[in-house]
Amino acid sequence: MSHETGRKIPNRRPKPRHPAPVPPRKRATAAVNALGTPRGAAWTILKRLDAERRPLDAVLDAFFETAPPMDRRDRNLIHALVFGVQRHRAALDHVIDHLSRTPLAKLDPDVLNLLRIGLFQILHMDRIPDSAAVNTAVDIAKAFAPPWIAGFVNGLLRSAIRSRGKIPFPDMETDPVRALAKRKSFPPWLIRRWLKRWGTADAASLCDAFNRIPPLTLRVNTLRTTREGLLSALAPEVDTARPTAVSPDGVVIQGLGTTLSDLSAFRSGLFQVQDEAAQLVSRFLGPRPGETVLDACAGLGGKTGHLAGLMENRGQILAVDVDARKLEGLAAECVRLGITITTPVHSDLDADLPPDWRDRFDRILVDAPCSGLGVLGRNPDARWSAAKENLDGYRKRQLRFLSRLAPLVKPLGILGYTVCSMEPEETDAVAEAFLEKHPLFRVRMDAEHLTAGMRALITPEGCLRTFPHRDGMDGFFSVCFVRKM
Ligand SMILES: C[S@@+](CC[C@H](N)C(=O)[O-])C[C@H]1O[C@@H](n2cnc3c(N)ncnc32)[C@H](O)[C@@H]1O
Repeated sequence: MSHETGRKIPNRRPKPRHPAPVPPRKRATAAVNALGTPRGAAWTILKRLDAERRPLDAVLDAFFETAPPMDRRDRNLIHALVFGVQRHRAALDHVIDHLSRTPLAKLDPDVLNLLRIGLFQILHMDRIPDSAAVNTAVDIAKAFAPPWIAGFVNGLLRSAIRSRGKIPFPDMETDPVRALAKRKSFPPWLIRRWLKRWGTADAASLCDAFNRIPPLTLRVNTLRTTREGLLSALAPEVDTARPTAVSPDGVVIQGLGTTLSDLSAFRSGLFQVQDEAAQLVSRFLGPRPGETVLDACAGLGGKTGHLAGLMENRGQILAVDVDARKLEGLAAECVRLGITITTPVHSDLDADLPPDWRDRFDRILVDAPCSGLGVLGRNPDARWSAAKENLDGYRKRQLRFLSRLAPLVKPLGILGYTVCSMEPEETDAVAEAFLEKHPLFRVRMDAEHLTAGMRALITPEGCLRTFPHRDGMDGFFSVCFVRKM
């Protein structure tokens, strides 16, 4: 039994084929210290992720809040390990299952996570020597489990090194769902629906796009500088900074030598972090200076900041969210960015909204809560927590929010709907149902306010759709409804 979980641990011990060459006393100390290393931290975080069922980002934030100070390289390694394991989990499990005499389902979860971390380094991290991946996993095993478990971990990881690239995966021709689910590490239900919608080649390339580490993308704060100004300000502090391909406001950076919030460009409020697809949403809505705008699901204010920039900080933005802590973050962002036209409003869109909001807004943005299935590259853990059964619940709430907000739009005003999802339940189905229920609205088709690059992403039906594998950005859907009179 595992000390931690009481779950069964493998009942057979593969013999370690290559005894560790480190003297016993040194290794005993290493075992005690192992949990305080970046790999030990990664193992603790994965354990918490399983137990707490919260998004990985939230688990990481909570971990680092209470962890002792650590240098950037250690933090980066922890991030690489936990995100990498989530991104490649099914493929790692397939290899572990193949090599272990104990079936995967019967492995203790703590041992399984440790094997995943070790195997991920062996298969995906070129710069880490195999021996370091194995020895550190063995040390962690010694710190929480009986010695024979350390032997099991050692034996399995060493056979993974020997059989690298030789373990068979399900065949693409005969069983494409299982093959893609295991090779690319996605749940079969997602693969099944993507195969049906897009075919094998497109579904496979979507999986590959989601499995690439997404770039760090910033959006210039045009209230403080231009994109060129931001590029110059970043030049001394990052290896490369280049403009985004489609968004006129974006900058992609690589080789950040410090944490983002330590950049002087950050402290001076020259940018917000935002993926390119999310940047297109506010441009698509197209607010103008002097207008009255409702950002109905404002969150931490990623889109609020952009709307204020497009409005040249003139007019009024009410930023609503049900989460008071997010609104505190939004208010702090507005101060950092020099935005003065935003009022945070703590409110529940499912409760009564102020009567004087009726017919009041030139534009409303509904950046609705959704499955997040278009941002699996950034949140690789979400593929494992998402469930097909939840899509209908999202659809109903999205439609409900739109219906409640529709009466607040001025005649000829615009109601913008967006989700970071490409799934039909949350995109076309919501738009169609809204139009059917609200004949006073039609889809806005004009695109004069958009750049040529953005227009290329607008469908003949007037929707903005982005796809990670085709457009190199998150998967978003957006549509703007115009109130007729
Ligand atoms: C997709 S996120 C918004 C992201 C944000 N617009 C941005 O760009 O950073 C959806 C937001 O809807 C909020 N939300 C969920 N249910 C709500 C409700 N009943 N009323 C108001 N806001 C709600 C969530 O707290 C969350 O911040």
